[in-house]
This record gives sequence, C-alpha cells and structure tokens, in this order.
Amino acid sequence: MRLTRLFLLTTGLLLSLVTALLLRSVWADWRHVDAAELGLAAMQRAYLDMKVAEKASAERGPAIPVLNDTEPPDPAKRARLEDFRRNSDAAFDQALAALAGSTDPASVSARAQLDQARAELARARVEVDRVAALPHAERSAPGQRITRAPIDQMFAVIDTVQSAVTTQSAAAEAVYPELAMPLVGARYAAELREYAGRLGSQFTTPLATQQPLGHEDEREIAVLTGRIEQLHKLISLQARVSRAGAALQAAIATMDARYFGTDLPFVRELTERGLSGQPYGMDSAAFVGRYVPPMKTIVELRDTLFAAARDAATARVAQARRDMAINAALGLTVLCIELAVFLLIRHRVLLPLLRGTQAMNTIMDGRGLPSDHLPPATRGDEIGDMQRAVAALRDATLRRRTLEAEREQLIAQLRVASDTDFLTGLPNRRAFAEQAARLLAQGRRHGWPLALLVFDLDHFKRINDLHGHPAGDAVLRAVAEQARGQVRQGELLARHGGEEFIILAVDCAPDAAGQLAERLRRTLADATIMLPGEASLRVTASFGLACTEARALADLEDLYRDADRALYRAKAEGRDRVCRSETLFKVLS
Ligand SMILES: Nc1nc2c(ncn2[C@@H]2O[C@H](COP(=O)(O)OP(=O)(O)OP(=O)(O)O)[C@@H](O)[C@H]2O)c(=O)[nH]1
Repeated sequence: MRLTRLFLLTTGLLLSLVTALLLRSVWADWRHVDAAELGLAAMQRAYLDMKVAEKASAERGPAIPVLNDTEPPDPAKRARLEDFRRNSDAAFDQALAALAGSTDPASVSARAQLDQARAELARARVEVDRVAALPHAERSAPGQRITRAPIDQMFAVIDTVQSAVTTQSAAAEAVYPELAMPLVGARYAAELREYAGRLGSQFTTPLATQQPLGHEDEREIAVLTGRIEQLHKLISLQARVSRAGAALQAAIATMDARYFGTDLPFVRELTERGLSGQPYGMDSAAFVGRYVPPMKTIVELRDTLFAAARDAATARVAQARRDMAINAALGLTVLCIELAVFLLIRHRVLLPLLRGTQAMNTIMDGRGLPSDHLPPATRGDEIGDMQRAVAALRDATLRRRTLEAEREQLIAQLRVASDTDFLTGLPNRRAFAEQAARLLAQGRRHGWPLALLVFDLDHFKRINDLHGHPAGDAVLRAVAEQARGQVRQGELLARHGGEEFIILAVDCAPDAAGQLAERLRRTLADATIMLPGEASLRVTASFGLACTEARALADLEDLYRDADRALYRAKAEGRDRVCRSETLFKVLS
C-alpha cells in the first residue's frame, strides 16, 4: 500500500475513533444533565403540589365558620372563604401548568391525581355550600355531625394531593437518592402541617357552638395527635441521622418550641376541658388566632427542607453541565490536536517526500529538471537533507546534460569540419560521396534523370606560379563563391580536390544540365577575381558533363569516369568549354 494512502487511512481511522469517543462522552454527559434537570423539575413540581395541599388545607379554616354561621349569614365569612378558594384554585392552576407537556410516567400520574383532587374539591365545595344554606337549627342540633361531612370530603382532597406529592417526590429521589432525606423530610413536614390543621378543625365547630367534645371527637383527636407525634419523631430522627445543617436545625427548634412546645399543650388542655364539659373560655375565632400562627413554623420547616434539596439539585445540574462542557472542550481539543498533527505531518513530511520522489522520478526519466517544484532546502531536519540531496542530484544532472549538449555540439562541429573543405567552405570529396549516394538513392526511387558536372580551372598552376599560393587560394575561394551562386535546390556542389569542382544535379534532364554547365562556365569566365593587394585576374574553367537515368546506375563511379573523360576532352580541345559524355547521351536519347 502507498504511504500516502496508508497515512490517510490511519488518520481517518483515528479521527473517526476520537470523534466517536467524543460523541459518546458528550451523549452520556447530556443524558446525565437531562436526568438531573428532569429530577430538579420533578422536585419543583412536588413543591407546587405541596403548595396545593397547603392551600386546599387552609381552605377548611374559613369553610368551618361558614358552615356554623348563624342567620342571617355573615358576608365577611363568606368573602373570606371565597378568598381562600381562589388561593386554592391558583395553586392548582400553577401545579397543573407546571405539568403541561410533560410525558414522563410520574408527571402523567401526578396530573391524574391533581385532576382527581380538583374534582373532589369541587364536590366538597358544593357540599359546603349546600350544608351552609340549611337552616341554622338543623345544622346546630346537638349530636348532629352534619357540618362534618363537607370537611371530611375536604380531608379526602388533601390525601389525593399528597399522592401527587409522593409521586413527584419519588421521581426526584430516584435521580437524587442522596437528597432523599430533605425530600422525605419535606413530605413529612407537609403531612404534619395537614394533620395539625385537621387537629385544629376538630375544635372549630365545638368552639363555635360551645358544645363539649364527644367520644368520636376524643378518638379522632387521639388519632391525630398520635400521627402528629409520630411525624415529629420521624422528622427529628431524619435530621439527626443526616446531620442537618444549621438552617434546618434552627427551623426544627422553632417548630419544636412554637408548635410542639405551645400549640400541642394548649390543644391537650382544651381537649380535657371539652371532654369534662368545662367552658372553653374562648370562641372559635380566638382559638384560630392562637392555634394557627405557630403552624407556620411547620410550613417554614417544610420550605427549609425543600430549599436544601432544591439547592443541592441545582448545584448538581450546574455541575453536570460544567462536566459536559469540560468533556466536550477536552474532546474537541484532542480532535483539533489530532487534525493539526495530521496536517503538520502531511505538510512537513508527506508532501515534501512526495515532491522529492516526483522530482527524482522526473530527473531519472530524463523528462526535464524539476527546478520549479523544488522548495528551498532551508530545513535542518531529515526532510531538508532529502531536499538537499534532490537538489544536488538535479544540479549534477544539469551539469551532466550541459556537458552532453556541449559534446553533441562539438561532435556536430567536427562532423561539419570533417565534411567541409576548409578553404572554400564547400562540402569536400568525402561529404560529396556521402550526400551523392543519398541523392542517387532518391533519384532511383523517383526514376529521375541525373547529371554529373566536373569542372577544372584552366592553367591554375600558372596563377600559383605567377601570383603566389595565397592568390591561388583566393581564386579557389572566389570560384567556389561564383559556383555556389549558380546551383539550386537538388544540386550538390563540392570541391573534388585541387582546383577541380563537381556538381551532381538530380531530377535534371540533359538539356537543363547543359544549360547549367554553360551558365557556370560563362559566369566564371566573366568574373573578375580580386587578389590580395590591388591585383585582379580572370579565370576560365573546362567542364565535363555526363547524364543518365538514376535507375541505370549501380554507383556514381561510371558516371564520374564519363564526366572526367569529357573534361579531358574539353582540356584537349582548347579549354574554357563544356564537353558532354558521348556514350551516355546516346543512351538517354
Ligand atoms: N594555391 C593552390 N594551388 C593548388 C591547390 N591545390 C592544387 N593546387 C595547384 O594547382 C595546380 C594544378 O596544376 P595542373 O594539374 O598542372 O593543371 P593546370 O595548371 O591547371 O593546367 P590544366 O589543368 O591543364 O589547365 C598545381 O600547381 C597545384 O599545386 C590549392 O589548394 N591551392
């Protein structure tokens, strides 16, 4: 597997793993936060339900005077009852509103219990109003407990609301088992407040009517005080076991002093009077004015316990949120570091390695020199070493190629030099032989006619003798120049040796060849050649021409021999003329 692919795969795997771990951790934290928030919400709903119980319980207070009212009824008593009823309704509204939209089993169950309690309260109110509307004589007949029935119905309402409190409180305790003590304690306190209220209700009617207490009343008072003492002990025990804080201890001490230290002894004394038939020494309103205020200490204890639980749960929610934020931040940091390492390795190692490899491949393939792709090798690490090695390889290759190019150039120059006559610059005899062989092959392929023209300066020896060898050289250069001006494409001019020149013309018919020879002869004869110094002279040349079909020739030797013979004849016949090879012209014609 390629290194880049392996790296991508490994990094992708690592990133996926870290992301999965991060998501899992955040999800777990979120569940924790969610559970903590649900627990706190259940706790707060339990408190709202306690308030419902408190308000519905308080509604009994003004209901009893209305039930026992003389004729005509006192509108102030009625107005007070309506006020308390509105308070109860408001508490119900608030508790039910807090449950709106909640679909957890505890909330569904609590909503059903509250709805039931509200319906029970509505029925109890109808009963209160019905009984209150009866004639006073009928309601106040001795031994009649007609006014107790609506109050008993109201007791039942509180029992139903307490079930909703227990349901919500249990849901909160399931999330916060460590807060069971304050939550259960708050429930006990709410219950205690209810039983204290019921105990007070036992006296309102006898005091309103100034009737003694019966056996039924005695039994109920005994049950209620027993339950009140039991709840008192449970609360004290819980506070001791859980080593309650200063605020809670203070609330318990206040309740002990005011309710258990003052109210209960007062109730016991009143009970004894009521049972023994002694006058109570006070009316119903005076009793309420003395008995009810200390009951507030029970409500305060309930609120202190609830506040302790709510504060601890709020702190837990905040802690869970902090934990989630810290875990998410840590996870994200790890993810970012991993990404950064990935990019760093890719940028600092993998890509330079890749470029280095590509550069080396380019150098080795001979495709070119990767100077543009090579970053400056400024790094001091291993990648820098590699980049310097690649740069050195590139430089060495560059030097080698420059040397190779110079050598090629030199070889080309040598080749040109070896093929060129140094004096005239024309192809020499060897180069002529090579190029002529190629032209002959070409002529054969196309079936062209060929012409070979050989010409030799006349009496050249005299020029050397008269004007010196350098003058002879100048004449040779001038003749070469003149001849070069007369040849065209497809006509190969060369110095054949000494003062002899040769022209091979392909695709050249005998007539055209004759014209070329004649034209060249005249050109040379007409030209004035300047010699070194002020001197000048004229030269003539003799021409031997041989023509044939390219396909009729094995090589150029025969044709050359014929042309040379023709040249010999031209010399013999007086020079400065063109002689043609007889035999080959015959063949052609
Ligand atoms: N200056 C100079 N002379 C050369 C060169 N090559 C050959 N020669 C001379 O050319 C002369 C040729 O003389 P010959 O062969 O007798 O012919 P010619 O004097 O031209 O007489 P014909 O050919 O019969 O007209 C010799 O004197 C050679 O030395 C050269 O490169 N430079």
